[in-house]
Amino acid sequence: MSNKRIVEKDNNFKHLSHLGWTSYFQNQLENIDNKSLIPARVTGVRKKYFFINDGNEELLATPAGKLQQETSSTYPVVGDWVMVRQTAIEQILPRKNTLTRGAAGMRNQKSGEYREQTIAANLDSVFIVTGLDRDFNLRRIERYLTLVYNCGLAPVIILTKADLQQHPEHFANEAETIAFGVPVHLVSAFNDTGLSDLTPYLMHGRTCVMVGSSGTGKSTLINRLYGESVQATGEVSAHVGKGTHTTTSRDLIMMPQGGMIIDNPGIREISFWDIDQGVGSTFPDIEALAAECRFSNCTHTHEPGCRVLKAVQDGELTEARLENYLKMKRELEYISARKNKSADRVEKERWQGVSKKIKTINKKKAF
Ligand SMILES: Nc1nc2c(ncn2[C@@H]2O[C@H](COP(=O)(O)OP(=O)(O)OP(=O)(O)O)[C@@H](O)[C@H]2O)c(=O)[nH]1
Ligand SMILES: [Zn+2]
Repeated sequence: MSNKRIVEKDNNFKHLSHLGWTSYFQNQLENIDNKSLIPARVTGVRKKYFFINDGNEELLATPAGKLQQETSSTYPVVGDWVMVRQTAIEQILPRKNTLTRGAAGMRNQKSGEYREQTIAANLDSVFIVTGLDRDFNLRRIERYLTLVYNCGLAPVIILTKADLQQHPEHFANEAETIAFGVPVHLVSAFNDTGLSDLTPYLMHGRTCVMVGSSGTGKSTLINRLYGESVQATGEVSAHVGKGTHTTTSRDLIMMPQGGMIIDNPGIREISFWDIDQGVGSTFPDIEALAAECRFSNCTHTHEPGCRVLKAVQDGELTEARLENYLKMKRELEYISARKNKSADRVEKERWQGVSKKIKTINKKKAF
């Protein structure tokens, strides 16, 4: 047995465990033909290059030509595990999960399809960050929950800027009414309320990503959890006279707690892409009521014997929550139909291609 083989056999990359390397990724290595490539985690994405961490150091890397930039499924995102040769990224290891949303306004010119935007990959939790200033809105939190559940991920509701409210618990209680088991944490980066409650999500090898509107205090919270400034914040840049800073890039930050956190630019429009059990998981109360409706295909908008509408009448369920539920259900049905349509088109084009080939073959045969 050559030396090289012994090295490969013993190479289980344990030194990457603090970066989130698990047996899931280790097992993927069997399918990598080129045994000289080594795994590294993408810690930062810029226009033309990436930051990667190979367990020893952070390096600048460039993508190999074969990685296609057109879709997020073929191009690295922050949190990805990639196979590299020195500083060239050759391959993306299959992702355990991704946080993906519909890329609003990003129509694919050629086919008119809507596209997806993958925010980050290989995540353990998603912090839905809401500031207890003007940002607090239960309906928006429900939308984020649906997005996160649709991606098969674990949401955590974080209410920041608790210091701005005399009775911040009031907001936490309100959030609890729509949380259905999702943890709700009340924090302040200014007086350190609740910061230690977030430690469990940031332990050795764990990765979480922050989502929320711009200015909710995501970067400030990361800095407080980190213990010093690692992310530029609205306030910091105001001091240096450059106006309000908003986060524009996605970086995976190694935290002193042992895990990692991904900052994310503020999201203006929460559009969906993945369609899974998002609505059902976000609204278990409505789904349970719906099961008691007289008609199994009840739309819960006007039908006699609708248990959901009765709950609204009786004050068990707010109209605003029901409206949000119905709206998201409609949206997801629309997206699903649109996806099926474009899948049909792809299939049709494939068959057109095949029949063209057959015609050419037949022509050739005719000679
Ligand atoms: N009162 C109070 N203000 C806060 C707190 N956290 C952040 N802020 C302020 O909120 C503003 C926005 O904070 P950022 O951390 O830059 O917000 P962000 O969510 O990272 O914003 P984007 O990068 O645009 O997505 C700044 O002026 C912060 O000083 C807090 O706990 N309490
Ligand atoms: Zn009904």
